[in-house]
Amino acid sequence: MDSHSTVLPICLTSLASWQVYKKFEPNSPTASFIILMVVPLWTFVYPNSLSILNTILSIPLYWGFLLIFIVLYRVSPFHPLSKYPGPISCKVSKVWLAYIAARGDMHRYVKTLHERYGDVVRVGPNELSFRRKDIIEPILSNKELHKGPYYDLRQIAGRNPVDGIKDYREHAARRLLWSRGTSVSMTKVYTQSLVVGIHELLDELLKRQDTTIDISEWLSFTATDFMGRMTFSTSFDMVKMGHDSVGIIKPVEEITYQSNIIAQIPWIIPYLMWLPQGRKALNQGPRLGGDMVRKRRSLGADTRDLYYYLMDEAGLEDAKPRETDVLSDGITAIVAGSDTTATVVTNTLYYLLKHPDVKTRLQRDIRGAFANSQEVFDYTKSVDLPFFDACINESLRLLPPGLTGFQRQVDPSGPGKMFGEYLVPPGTNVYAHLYSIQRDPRYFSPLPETFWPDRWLDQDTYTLPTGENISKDNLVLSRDAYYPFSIGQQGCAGRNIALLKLRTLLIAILRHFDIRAAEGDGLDGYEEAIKDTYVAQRGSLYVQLHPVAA
Ligand code: HEM
Repeated sequence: MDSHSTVLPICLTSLASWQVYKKFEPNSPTASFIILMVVPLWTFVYPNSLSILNTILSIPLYWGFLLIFIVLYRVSPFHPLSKYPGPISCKVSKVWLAYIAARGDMHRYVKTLHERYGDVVRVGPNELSFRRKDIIEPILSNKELHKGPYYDLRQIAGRNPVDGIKDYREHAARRLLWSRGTSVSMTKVYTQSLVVGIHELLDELLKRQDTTIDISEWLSFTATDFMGRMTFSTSFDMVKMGHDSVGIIKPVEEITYQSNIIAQIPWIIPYLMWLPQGRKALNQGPRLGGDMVRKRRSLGADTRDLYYYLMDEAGLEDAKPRETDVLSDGITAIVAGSDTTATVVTNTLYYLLKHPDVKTRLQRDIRGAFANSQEVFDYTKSVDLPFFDACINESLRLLPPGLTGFQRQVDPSGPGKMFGEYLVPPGTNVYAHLYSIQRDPRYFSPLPETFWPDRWLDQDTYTLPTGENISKDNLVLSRDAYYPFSIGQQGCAGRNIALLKLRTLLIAILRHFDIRAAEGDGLDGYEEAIKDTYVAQRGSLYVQLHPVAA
């Protein structure tokens, strides 16, 4: 091969292709095939006509040059995000974050990056993470910022769940249906099915008193049963049967884990769809959802559940919602509403077991408030329990289910956007890093990393867990840096329901049982074992429950 006559045209071809790639960032398999395979073949007709062998060899050379141009540009001072600090591995490719996602510790990794590089870090070639409370709202509550490419995975194969909709108007129309189905008045309706589920749980726990059980697992069963009842008026009977009777909990965990990796590099999605495993994973949700919708339809149009509102059975809208959209949203409700709540309740129990003084105080409060009541739960009463709410807030502060936060994208065709003093170029993906912000000593102090619920109480002096007293002036509590349900129009659609569920479950367990960690429970490793898979995935929490007189 004449090296001069071959290498130069290949290098120039790569340079031209890289320019096209940089400007248009084509993702489709056809465009990628043309750029990666067809373009280098032009050297066939190059005047010095290469031999077939040389042409074949020239293809990897072309790819090599292309890769070098891409990498050099991303780390060069010419890149629009060059002034933002970050590790070189993040600047070069999102494949690195996909690897971090596979490890399951994205929340801790990004927090460490913020500690090293400051309030803004370049976490991907085209992505910034912020650790500033004044930047939460501009990112999450801003109509100009749509959901970023992280959410592309939710809208494949005709699926269109509310949490994948990027267009603000379309999203607002869908959220209206959700708002009707999750309003405070509907919360009261759902309380009835929740109480049924709580009775079932208490019965089963009573049967297993003083034996070691994985409370984390029982909470998953209860939360999932409830979401089935609330969404489709169908119970999966997981609590009664003592196992995952429909086989959804593990598969959903696996899909969420895999999706969180894939969502870092969404260009890979079309290729995965060629694989039988990819298509199988994609069909699992609709299959289960389809079964539930069929069952639900047989109950008629008058049953008041979430489906009733998502389907607009009352006929309040001009056009009937598409059934595929309702199916997508129904699956979202089960997925978004089950494990999130079970995780918060399990985490809170974990913190109480780690802090027995807090547990004793909380149990005293709860048992006192319900001393004369035979009811499992009286929703209105819980508002009079400020220390209880403080414990929930503190648990959600330290371990919110959505640990990393929620990607948004600066309009690619706009002029860019100011976040605080930072000018962020068009097309950049941005995060307000929840796990870092909610543990930042500037916003929660003293003891930002410690479970200390008292910080949420309004009083003149505070006693720290160390026994030291501090005055109100020495306490920092930034409620505007606390956003476990996210904020704005795309924040949690099920917040009312979530609070109802987790309050009810905690009250029921703490009122009726003394809870203690089982021997060799692994309490110490619990927090470290939590995986960030967009939502937190927790492990087991082994406990023993001893019933107390009502
Ligand atoms: C403690 C429990 C929960 C927490 C901490 C929580 C938190 C969140 C957060 C942070 C988001 C925004 C995610 C994003 O922007 O990517 C969200 C969205 C959502 N949540 Fe929850 N959630 C909880 C329980 C629930 C429940 C019980 C339901 C169902 C009734 C639910 C339904 C939804 C839906 C449908 C969305 C998507 C909203 C949209 O995109 O418009 N969540 N949740």
